[in-house]
Amino acid sequence: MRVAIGSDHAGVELRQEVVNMMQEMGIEVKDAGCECSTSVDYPDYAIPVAEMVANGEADRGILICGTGIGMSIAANKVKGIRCALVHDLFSAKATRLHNDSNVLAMGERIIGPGLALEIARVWLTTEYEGGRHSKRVGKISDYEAKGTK
Ligand SMILES: O=C(CO)[C@H](O)[C@H](O)[C@H](O)COP(=O)(O)O
Repeated sequence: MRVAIGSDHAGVELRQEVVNMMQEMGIEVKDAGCECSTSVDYPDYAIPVAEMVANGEADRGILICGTGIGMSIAANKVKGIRCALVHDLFSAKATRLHNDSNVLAMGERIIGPGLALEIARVWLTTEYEGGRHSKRVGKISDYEAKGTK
């Protein structure tokens, strides 16, 4: 699996821990930064990572900022992206099983690294269930395909 990852300045430390864990899991990591000790803007990292997933350069994406909210809002603007903001293990599993989420967002200012790493691990290793969920995910894709005015 190839996973693109990005963070703003508020997510740098957790990003590094997630990168280390993914490398230990044998995952190919595409790290989009930031390389920052100063303040940066989360859309500058969310959109490139989401685009890498949308265009097939990466199979999944992980985005980290202070809350994960800004990252998830920005990533979900990219066509084909289903970004889930997750801070608990139940949702980490459910969003893969039910939503086929292809980007995970987390907030370094919300949860500690122990839980965050476990969330990432569960999210990375849970397969989409399909079945009844395909119709629902399909309705989102259909709406997106129509374009917005
Ligand atoms: O976008 C966010 C909130 O939705 C992120 O948490 C950012 O990391 C946060 O806004 C950055 O805040 P800062 O005060 O500029 O460090």
